[in-house]
Amino acid sequence: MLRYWTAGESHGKTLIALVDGFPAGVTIDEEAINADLKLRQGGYGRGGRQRIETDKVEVRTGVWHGQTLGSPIALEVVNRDYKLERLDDLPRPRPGHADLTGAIKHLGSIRGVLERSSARETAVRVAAGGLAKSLLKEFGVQTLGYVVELGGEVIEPLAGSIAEHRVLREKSEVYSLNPDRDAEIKLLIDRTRKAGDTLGGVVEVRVEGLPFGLGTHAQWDRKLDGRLAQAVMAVQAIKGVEIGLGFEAARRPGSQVHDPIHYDASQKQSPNLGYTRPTNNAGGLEGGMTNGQPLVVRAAKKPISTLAKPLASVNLDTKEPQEASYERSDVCAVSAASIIVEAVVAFEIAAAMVDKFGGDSLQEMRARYELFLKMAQER
Ligand SMILES: Cc1cc2nc3c(=O)[nH]c(=O)nc-3n(C[C@H](O)[C@H](O)[C@H](O)COP(=O)(O)O)c2cc1C
Ligand SMILES: C=C(O[C@@H]1CC(C(=O)O)=C[C@@H](OP(=O)(O)O)[C@H]1O)C(=O)O
Repeated sequence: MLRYWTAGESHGKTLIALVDGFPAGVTIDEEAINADLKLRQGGYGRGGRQRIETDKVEVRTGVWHGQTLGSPIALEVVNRDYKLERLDDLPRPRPGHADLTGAIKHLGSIRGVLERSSARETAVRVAAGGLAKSLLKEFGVQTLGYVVELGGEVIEPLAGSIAEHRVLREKSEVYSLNPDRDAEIKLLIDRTRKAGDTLGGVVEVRVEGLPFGLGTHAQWDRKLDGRLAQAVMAVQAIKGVEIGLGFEAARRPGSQVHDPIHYDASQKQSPNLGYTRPTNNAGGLEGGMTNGQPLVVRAAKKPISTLAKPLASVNLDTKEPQEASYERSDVCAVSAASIIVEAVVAFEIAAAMVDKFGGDSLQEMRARYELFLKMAQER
């Protein structure tokens, strides 16, 4: 079973992801992980913190001569803005953040809650996702996260392959697949910043090259749609998850939702085994299992809760009405969220690959993967 946990505070010494159950014999692409970490720090609308940090992954355990050993892997990202010991409590909880509820739940301080609820923690979730991508690459599986809506503005992707889309995302400062819309979106973010307000949006993740049968129909907690939804919803500020058509499927008749099944023998060797679908409204999942089509997951991110023009709150000591606390903050982190959601999706896909093809070594996984493809082609 492939899984991970994280540890670390936003302004503490360091952040750790402990990845357990990762197969032996995988070459880790540290450069690719660092490229994702850099992207996660970027995107138009980020606050002052990102000018302090330069996130780099340190692979602390579980690797020998650049290859995984099959033992637990500790990934570290050190905080430059370490100052926790010098920080005071925050007096007034911010509506939308974990402050009020966490302080009451733990009978403690707001500081003690915000330090861990902060999305700073997602740096090591992206590192763990990057590790997962090193495994997925061995099976030709590619992932890409991008922004499809920001502050209510829909940004339709330009047409293209996943490789072309990667190039478009690199060109866009908001990480959309339509860089021509950047100027207008950046203006919207600038205006929002000036007004002391914040913005949310919608991100999409596409995964290509998936074999049939990851996940299962047989038990609720191993259905891949369920696992993906949990992983994505557990990213800070994500409030909705859709697969394929998502909520739109509820509004259409079945004939305009379900993807007809065709067969094209010339595609027998590809991941779809020759079973082509003229549409992909299911977003690559049927019955909790991958169906040989690209996976499409969308997530809705709410606006940042710390407002420069704060909302009404209460001083927890005096119980007097006061504005919420403000130190510094992002204005919009939807672009960063596209990288984070891509990472958590990649990790769940890698976990499902390990479940299906065995997790002791890449060598064994590959042999079982090839055998499965051969048997499925002959079915
Ligand atoms: C990449 C990213 C950056 C974020 N930056 C901030 C921020 O600067 N200020 C803030 O108040 N919330 C920020 N958030 C959102 C909070 O972490 C989140 O709203 C909070 O932990 C409460 O959790 P919930 O929104 O999931 O209920 C960010 C979220 C993400 C994904
Ligand atoms: C540090 C990161 O995001 C932080 C997430 C965050 C929050 O409340 O979630 C609050 C801000 O932190 P600070 O108060 O130090 O400015 C963001 O910068 C990061 O993504 O690396």
